[in-house]
Amino acid sequence: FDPLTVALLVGAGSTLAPLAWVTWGHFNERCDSTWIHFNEPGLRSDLENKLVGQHIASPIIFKAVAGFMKNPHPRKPLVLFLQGSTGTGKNFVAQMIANNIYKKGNVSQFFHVFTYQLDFPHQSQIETYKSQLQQWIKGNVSRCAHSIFVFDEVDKLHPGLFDSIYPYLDHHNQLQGVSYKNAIFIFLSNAGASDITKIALDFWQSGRTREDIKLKDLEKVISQSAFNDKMGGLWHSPLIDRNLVNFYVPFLPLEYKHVLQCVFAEMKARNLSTNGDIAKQLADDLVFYPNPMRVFSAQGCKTIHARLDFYI
Ligand SMILES: Nc1ncnc2c1ncn2[C@@H]1O[C@H](COP(=O)(O)OP(=O)(O)OP(=O)(O)O)[C@@H](O)[C@H]1O
Repeated sequence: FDPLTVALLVGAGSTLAPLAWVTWGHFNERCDSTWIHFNEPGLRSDLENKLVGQHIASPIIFKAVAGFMKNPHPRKPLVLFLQGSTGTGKNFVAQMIANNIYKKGNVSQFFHVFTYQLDFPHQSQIETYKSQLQQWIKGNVSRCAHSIFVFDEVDKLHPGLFDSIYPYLDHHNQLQGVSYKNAIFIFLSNAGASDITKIALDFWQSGRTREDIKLKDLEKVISQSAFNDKMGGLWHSPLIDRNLVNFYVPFLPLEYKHVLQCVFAEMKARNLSTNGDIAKQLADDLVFYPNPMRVFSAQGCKTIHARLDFYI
């Protein structure tokens, strides 16, 4: 190279070096405190300000996750079982947890979400799925102890799918050289939704406020419904039988006022001015049940993101 070319290359190199370093760091997320750091106030604030209508779930999730993350020597992985009807915030909360643990939030390579449609679609392949799941979890926890695994719609999964991973959820110091104690497992389920709704409706019909519903009013139905759901992935499951779940978290069905709050939140997220008429119109067009009272939104807040486009 002639001296001018060398000078240009050196100059370009020193200008681009910091950028290259940032980019390298971005794509090479590591399992260390630069990338994994629990943001306790952040989780509290997200649960209090972004999650609507879940006065029971919100404090349980906060205490469970904060207690676990602040404990330097947990005795077992944290296992959360979130139950409730569609669109009430179960996935939303799982993402909030990831957003307040990983610098890269819910796109972190240490945050794993499994859905039955994508990951376990064929009942006939159950034995293959079982061993793949076991290997996947073992491999990922070996790479990063602070991994999070979310299983969506476990009520639709094959009973027996989780047989291969139960030991990971228990109190073991190590299994084949791997410790699972710092991992978080989150199971999401619609099983039990009708029981939760029934209790919420009883409160509504007897004139008590929603906030009067306490965890103890729901505790019995939520653990039993998954266990007794013959079609579901946790039917007579050791997960429940052997008390591997740390916290059962009920999600209440959402009412009209919560749907409005979700619409406003969506408007804000899109930098739109919050328009009450549009929010009301959108909410009015949703399906509410049971007839004729129309108390709870059949889709919760799930379809609002997509529907808002038609109203603005
Ligand atoms: N309680 C809530 N508070 C605020 N927003 C909510 C709430 N529930 C749902 N949403 C909104 O609706 C979207 C879809 O909800 P989410 O995926 O969490 O529902 P889900 O309970 O996991 O449903 P499903 O059982 O069908 O998987 C969320 O991303 C969020 O924008």
